[in-house]
Amino acid sequence: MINVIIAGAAGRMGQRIGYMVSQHPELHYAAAFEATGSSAIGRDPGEMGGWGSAGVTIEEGLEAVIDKGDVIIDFTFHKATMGFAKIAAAHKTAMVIGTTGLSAENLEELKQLSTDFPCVQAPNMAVGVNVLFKLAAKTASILGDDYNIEIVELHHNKKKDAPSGTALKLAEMAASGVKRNLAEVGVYERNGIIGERSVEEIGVQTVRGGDIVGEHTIYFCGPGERIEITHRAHSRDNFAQGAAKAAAWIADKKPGLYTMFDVLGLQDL
Ligand SMILES: NC(=O)c1ccc[n+]([C@@H]2O[C@H](COP(=O)([O-])OP(=O)(O)OC[C@H]3O[C@@H](n4cnc5c(N)ncnc54)[C@H](O)[C@@H]3O)[C@@H](O)[C@H]2O)c1
Ligand SMILES: O=C(O)C1=N[C@H](C(=O)O)CCC1
Repeated sequence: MINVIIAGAAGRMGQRIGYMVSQHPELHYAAAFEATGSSAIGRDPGEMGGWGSAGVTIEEGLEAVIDKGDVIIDFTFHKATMGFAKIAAAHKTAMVIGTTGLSAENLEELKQLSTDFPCVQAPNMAVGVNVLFKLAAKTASILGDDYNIEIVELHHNKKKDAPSGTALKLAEMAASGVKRNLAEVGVYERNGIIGERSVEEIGVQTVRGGDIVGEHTIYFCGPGERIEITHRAHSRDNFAQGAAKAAAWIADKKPGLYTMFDVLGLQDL
């Protein structure tokens, strides 16, 4: 069995990942931890999540549990994630990172650290979203400059980062399809007398409200018609299943930085 450590085990994602790990035939829920001072420390994450006993109690910090597992699954907060990656690299423990809000500098540092440990990093671990990423690149490359690309994402009112990591990746995939650099053409805000839209820009807009789990639409708006492709998450379980799948996949891989395209075999599509 592959021993899994769950970071942020009391969080919205941490709780559902715990359940999916407990149900996975190759995975064992070996340890859980939370941030210093969390009221969840000492509690059983399964009982907290309402699915029975996980057989572990939530401990304080990664250092307390690092020797108990083969893979760390991290869905926490970007600042914490980078600290965990350094510890995982030093211990050569595999990692699955679903946390979003990582900066370009964070991703570059992760790439360098991953020469010492195997790591899957992806802003969205649902199968459907990873297919959407591929569709975005392909559709953009077919339609070209006649069709304006816009993305709208909707999430719950507790989400801390904007735009979502998924929306940014979707924009990056669409930009690659039309051979543009997202850093040059991404537009994240419009207000006032902004003038006509340029052909090149790729708009990314954010909606936050209520308990929306996650919704992403990419628009290709052309002359006389438009295509809209939408992914709607009905619950957090598809993300959590993807994280469990990634943990089982990464356990025996060589050091390096991988994505869900590698896990799901979508790399060459
Ligand atoms: N990749 C995906 O498929 C995917 C899907 C959903 C959410 N996410 C991302 O996962 C992250 C978490 O989302 P959430 O809704 O579960 O948030 P959340 O706030 O409910 O949970 C985060 C948990 O991490 C814990 N945490 C924070 N700092 C910590 C530290 N230093 N040590 C240990 N634990 C710490 C918090 O206490 C909390 O319990 C976000 O970045 C979100 O965007 C990714
Ligand atoms: O609930 C969240 O937070 C989510 N975050 C990810 C993102 O930023 O793309 C994935 C969807 C849910």
